[in-house]
Amino acid sequence: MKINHVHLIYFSPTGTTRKVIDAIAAGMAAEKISRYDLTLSQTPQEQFLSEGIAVIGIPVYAGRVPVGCLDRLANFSANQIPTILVALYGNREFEDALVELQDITSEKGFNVVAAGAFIGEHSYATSSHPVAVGRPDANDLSLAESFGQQIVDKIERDCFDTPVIDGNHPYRDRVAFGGIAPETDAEKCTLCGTCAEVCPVGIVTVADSVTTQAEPCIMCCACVKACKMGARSLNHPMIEGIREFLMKNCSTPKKPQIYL
Ligand SMILES: Cc1cc2nc3c(=O)[nH]c(=O)nc-3n(C[C@H](O)[C@H](O)[C@H](O)COP(=O)(O)O)c2cc1C
Repeated sequence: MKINHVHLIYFSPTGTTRKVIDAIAAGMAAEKISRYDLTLSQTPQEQFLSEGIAVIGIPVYAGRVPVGCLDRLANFSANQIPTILVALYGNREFEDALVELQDITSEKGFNVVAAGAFIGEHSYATSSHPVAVGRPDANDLSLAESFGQQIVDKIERDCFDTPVIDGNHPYRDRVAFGGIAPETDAEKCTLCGTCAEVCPVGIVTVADSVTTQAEPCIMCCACVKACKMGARSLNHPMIEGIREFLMKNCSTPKKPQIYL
């Protein structure tokens, strides 16, 4: 089978998943690319993919697929097209995220032929707690690109078997989020509205000041990373505790894991 058309489907609040997906796509050198960025759209239209191959990517949240993108992914189904799964994690662990993504997508008619767990700057990284800052780096991206080439080789050999992917059933319990959200430093804020534009769940409003509804916040930190003035920050004691844990236990750079 020749690869002419690649569908890129991803949820990527801080952009690291997108970077890796793009590098894999570059390695595939397909003639046509269709892009479905699920990060902002609340309800993408139903899509049935009947030809080409799909690359589906998500960040890892507490060892699982983020709840915030489940509805968006559920709108996609396929006719057993070859599919590559990608999980981006912040140098702690990816745990059950890839097997969960495999279950979700297989049920919808995607035939998983390859998967990869890559490392991206942790959403909670700060200058004082630089967890996986700079990842995916040049090495990660070159590995992602060659992964793309290897996938092409596999599919062109008409080999469509599903590799064994690390992860457990039942999945680890979900961690309940809610009630914690980034704050705005009014002294630094210029009310430019970027935080509202990049929020995947649309909970930031900018008028005379910035308001954030804390309850539906998914703590993705898209607004924190996008704010050029450094006015947004997530400083809740629980998050500070996670930063300390990550610095102490997850500072040694991990390597991407490929399943082919
Ligand atoms: C709520 C939340 C939970 C996270 N849980 C994990 C985790 O379990 N393991 C890990 O290594 N990184 C974890 N991370 C970090 C993200 O997986 C990582 O920063 C990823 O690169 C973000 O992808 P994106 O840039 O596409 O948004 C978490 C981030 C958030 C916001």
